[in-house]
Amino acid sequence: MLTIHQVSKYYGNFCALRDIELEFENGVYGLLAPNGAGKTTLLRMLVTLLHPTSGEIRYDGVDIYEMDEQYRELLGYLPQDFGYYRNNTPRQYLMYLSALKGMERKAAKEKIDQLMELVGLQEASDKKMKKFSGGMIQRVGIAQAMLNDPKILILDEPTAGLDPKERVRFRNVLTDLARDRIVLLSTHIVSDVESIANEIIMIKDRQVLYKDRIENICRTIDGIVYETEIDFERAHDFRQRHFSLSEKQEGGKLKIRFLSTEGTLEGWRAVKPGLEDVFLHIYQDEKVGR
Ligand SMILES: Nc1ncnc2c1ncn2[C@@H]1O[C@H](COP(=O)(O)OP(=O)(O)OP(=O)(O)O)[C@@H](O)[C@H]1O
Repeated sequence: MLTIHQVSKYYGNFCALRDIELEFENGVYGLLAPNGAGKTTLLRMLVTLLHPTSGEIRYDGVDIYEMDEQYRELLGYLPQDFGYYRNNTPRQYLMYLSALKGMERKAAKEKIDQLMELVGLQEASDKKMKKFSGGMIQRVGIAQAMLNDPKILILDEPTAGLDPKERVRFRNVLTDLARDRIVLLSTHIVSDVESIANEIIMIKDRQVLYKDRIENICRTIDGIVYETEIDFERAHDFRQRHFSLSEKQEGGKLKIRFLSTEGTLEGWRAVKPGLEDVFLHIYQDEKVGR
């Protein structure tokens, strides 16, 4: 088990994260917050690239900085921008990395074959990466993070730049991997974690606001999410009074999904909150990068 206890991180006087308490067991965890909330900072501490200003991070009870190399052997990391050589094929690139990691050549070859299959790149494994789509590159990124068969897989905004089909493919790969390891991915896109994460972690005001299953997080705003149809002329006033979550035109009217704590008015339907609603509710005062 990976535990974060009382961890704070300051950049000079600026507090990026405060008193973080988290525990991770095998499964997929989605770290969901707007840009700038501190996701990368948290992940970089978990991969030992940054040191907490205070507090401790332990793996099975042992401080990860004391474990040092032994801990890094358990880690797979996909940073926001991972460096690769455009003229390399995935196989060349992974062979190179496996040599850096000190893997034996034959074992590395076998592992790379397995990984290419896992991420669905068998046919492209000998093609130059400069021809690859964003999704294919991300899959190479996962493969490189999996080279050492990590017990902890950390992915920073891994779905950026993927098209819808690639997202589905990506989710399936992660669900498979999470059966026997901790998978932690950060994102500011709700739909990327909604269907795969066992638990969602939300950071607000530098602290952990939620770490819970999606249904429990959604329950926190039960009874304040509504839908109704209004005339377009009323839209401006309506938005002044109620926080609009989503809107679409339907049959000459505006169908609006919104938050209200005023009780149900005529023509309003209370609806079941989704994770997107919670996200918008929590970060409604912040500039949300979506
Ligand atoms: N090296 C640094 N020095 C000073 N401030 C920093 C440094 N790195 C990050 N910050 C600040 O700390 C806060 C959290 O940054 P962080 O990159 O962790 O956020 P994030 O949630 O990962 O956002 P993004 O997805 O945009 O990277 C931001 O306000 C950022 O400006």
